[in-house]
Formats: sequence, structure tokens, C-alpha cells
Amino acid sequence: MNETASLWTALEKLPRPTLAELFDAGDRLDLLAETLELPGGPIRFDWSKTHLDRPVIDGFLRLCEKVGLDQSRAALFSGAIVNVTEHRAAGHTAQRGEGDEAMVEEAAALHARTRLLVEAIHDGVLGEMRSLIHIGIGGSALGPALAIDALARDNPRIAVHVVSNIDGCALEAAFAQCDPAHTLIAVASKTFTTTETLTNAASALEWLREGGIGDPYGQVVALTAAPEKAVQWGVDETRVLPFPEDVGGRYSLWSSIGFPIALAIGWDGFKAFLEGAAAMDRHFRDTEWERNLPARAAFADLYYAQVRSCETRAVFAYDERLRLLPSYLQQLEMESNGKRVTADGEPLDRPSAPITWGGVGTDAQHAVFQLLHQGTHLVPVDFIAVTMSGDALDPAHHRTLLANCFAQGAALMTGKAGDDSARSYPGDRPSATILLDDLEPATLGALIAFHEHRTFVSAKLLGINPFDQFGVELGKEIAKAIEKGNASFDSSTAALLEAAGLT
Ligand SMILES: O=P(O)(O)OC[C@H]1O[C@](O)(CO)[C@@H](O)[C@@H]1O
Repeated sequence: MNETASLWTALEKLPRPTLAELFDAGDRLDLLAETLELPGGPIRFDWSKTHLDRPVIDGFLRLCEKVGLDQSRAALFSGAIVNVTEHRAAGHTAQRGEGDEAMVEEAAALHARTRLLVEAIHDGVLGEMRSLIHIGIGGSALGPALAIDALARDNPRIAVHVVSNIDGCALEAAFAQCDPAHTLIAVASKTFTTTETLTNAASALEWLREGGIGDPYGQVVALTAAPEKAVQWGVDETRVLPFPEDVGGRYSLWSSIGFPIALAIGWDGFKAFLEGAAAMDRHFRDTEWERNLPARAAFADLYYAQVRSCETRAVFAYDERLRLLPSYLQQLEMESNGKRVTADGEPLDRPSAPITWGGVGTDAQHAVFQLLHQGTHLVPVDFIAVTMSGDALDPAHHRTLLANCFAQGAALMTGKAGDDSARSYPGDRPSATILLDDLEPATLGALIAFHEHRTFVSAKLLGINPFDQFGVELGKEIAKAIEKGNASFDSSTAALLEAAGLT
């Protein structure tokens, strides 16, 4: 057995005290709950209701040392080639001002260009623009959709409709809310080759034309790492906002892909969003692993997935404004770490990332929490809540929302004996709670960056490259072959094609 494998085995062999025993044994808050002061307000990270304890943390610290996590973190921030399969650096921290100097300078120059266009649009240089249809998919859509839904619910500077699905119903729903004369189209695609995005973009151009716009390209902005392709497609160079190739799709909302966020909340808000993320970068870069919050979260994630065989982890946003966070995190975590080989191309000899799923509190309580409390699966849960309410209604709404959030964590942990087994709750079920004081651009930025670094630590402790995503390619190839009608298929697929009239 190699040394890394024996460190995992050592973790598996550690005693497994219950949460109740852990709380009886010592000060859990001192060990595992911390409030980070950040631009935009504090965020409390409480991992005390997980099974992390001194021996488990020490086991992970030994693993960090063995895999060279210090060096991996330094490489991430230095602009070294950390995405080894694609021979690229990972440039997302540079986008918010942390990392290699040349990369940070390049990012600042590109942001200056984005800012000019955003402010020109706000000043009416392109006419009276009231809406933006933002067309993109995956990392080119999920981040903007989350940030805009979280931060620009009331009085956005410009109303943004994010469309990703190639199903025309999605684009039609956006058209129904917009007037072609007052609508911009953003085509967001890192590669500028994605079928869904280019098909939707072509239909959006047609919609502008049919709406009487003589020069529809005059209302199109492109956000891409392949600017030459956008120009070739017809977008005027002055409205192409490039970003560097080394910024991964699911890490790209900090780049020009964030254009719709800036358009909705204003440039100062977008800048604060970047600054909040940069503050989390500094915490991650400068804090020893023992008290490093993204690393601590990764230790818990790995402990449950690897040692306790949990196949999923759930995230519940106890704030309507963060309802899109679970789907954002699904791409971040599953596209980054859902891999069966290591960065060296060797088979991974243990489970990869668990399945991330979740929903919004309190809705999820009345739908899926039965399984969390009494099902046979052990599911580690993250609760994310905000102390300051986002609504202007009777404060009873928010009080009850928060009370429910904290009640769920307590109930999962303590359980309760009932009159019979159907009415009993076993308890000892783990959860972590992230409590933002306020939901501001800066705190949202920090929250997202926290999850990026958490994912990075998990990847490195497993030996995975979190920055590629070859797993999505095969399905795309087959879909293209189906469209071209030049491939033969198994009998099931062939019958489905025939039934749907695709042959
Ligand atoms: O921005 P693009 O190049 O259109 O790609 C969109 C998404 O497609 C993926 O490549 C997966 O198919 C994601 O990683 C990416 O975020």
C-alpha cells in the first residue's frame, strides 16, 4: 500500500464518536466554528455539527502534507500549469486581483474594457436599453443567473433574462418579456462553438430582425475567450469582451462572463463582488490548513464521501435569493471532481466527488427532508442562511425562516426517541451552517470563492485535476452524429430516433 493510501486507511480506522459524544467531550465551537470578517459583512462558518474531531483533522493534515497541498495552492496562485491535461494555468483568482502579476494586469485591462461598455450602455450610448437576453450555458450561464437572482431582484439597472436551454420554449419565454427595440443580446460562450448557445443566438438575431431592427448585430455583445470566432460570427469587435483561455467555464463569472451582472447591479457592485471573492482568496492562500475554512469544509466532504461512504451531499439555501446556489454548486463540484482518473491519468482508487444536490428552505423540508431525518442514507447537509432579511414584509417571515433552518440542523443531530420506531429519529446526522450577516455583492463573491477553493482542496487530496471536463464530450459528439444522420446506433436508440421522427 502506498503512503497516501495508508493515510486514508488510518482515517478509516479512527474511532467514530457520535455528535452527541463529541459535543460532550469538548468545545466544538472553538474547534470548528469561525466568523470571517469580510468586505460586505461577516460570514459565520459552523462545522461543529459534523464528525470532524481532533484525530480526523490531524489525519487530513497529514494527508495535506503527503500530497503537497502547500505547493498545489502556491501553484494555483502563481499561474503555474495546474490544469495539466489542457496545459493551462487556472486564472479565476487573477480575475479578482489575486495571483500572478501579469495575469492580474491582463484581467484588469479586460475588466476596464467591460466597464467602459457597461457604463456606455447605462448612459444610453446604444439607445434606451431596458433588457438584456443573456444567452449561454453551463458556466456561461449558471454564475450570472445566480448572482443576478441574488443581487438584482429589486430595481435592476437593466432587466436580465438568462437563457441556456436549446429548447425554444426557454428563449420564447424571454422574448415574451422584452421589446426588440430596447433589448440587448449577450452571447456568452468561452469557446464560441457551443451548439445550444449559437442556435439560441441565431434565433435571437432573427427575433430582432422580425422586430424591425435593421442592424440586429448592433445590439449584440459577445463574451468569450475566442474573440476571433465571435467577430467571424458577426459581432462588431468593439462589443466583443474577451477573457483569457485559462479561466475555466465554471470559474468564469469573474471575467467578462460577469458582464450581465455588472449591467444589472452596476459596475461598483460588480467590483465589490470581485473584492469579496479576493478576500476569500487571501484567507485561503494565507491561512494554515488547520484553520483554513475552505480546507476544513473539504475535509468534512472527504470524510463523509471516503470514510463514511456517503454518495451524496446536500445544500439547502434558507434564502429565496440563493435558490440557484445548489444548481451552481452542482456544476462547480460535479464537473470539477466527478472523475475516475487522477491528474496523472491513473485510475482513481477511491470514490470521486459525491453527488451534489439540494434545494431551498423551507420548501425542501416539506418534500425531501423525510429521507434526511429517517432514511437509510447518511447525507451530510449544508445550510446557508442570511441574518438580514431580503424582504420588506412582517419580520415574522424571516424569523420563522431562520428558526426552521437552525431547527433542522439541531433535529438532524440530536434526533429523538419516539413511541414506536416509525416515530423515532436516529439523530447523529451531520450538517454545516454558513450564516451570512447580509447578502451583498461582496459576501456573495466570498461565498462562491469559498466553494471554489473547497472544491480545489478536495481535488488535490484525491489527486484529481479539477479544471478539465472531458466527460461531457462524448454525448455532444453523438448528438452531432444524430443530427447529421450519419451514424448507426444500438436498437434502443435507433427505435427512439424513429419514434421521434429523427431518422
Ligand atoms: O462557454 P461554452 O464554451 O459555451 O461552454 C459552456 C459549458 O459547456 C461545458 O464545456 C460542458 O459541456 C462547460 O464546462 C461550460 O461551462
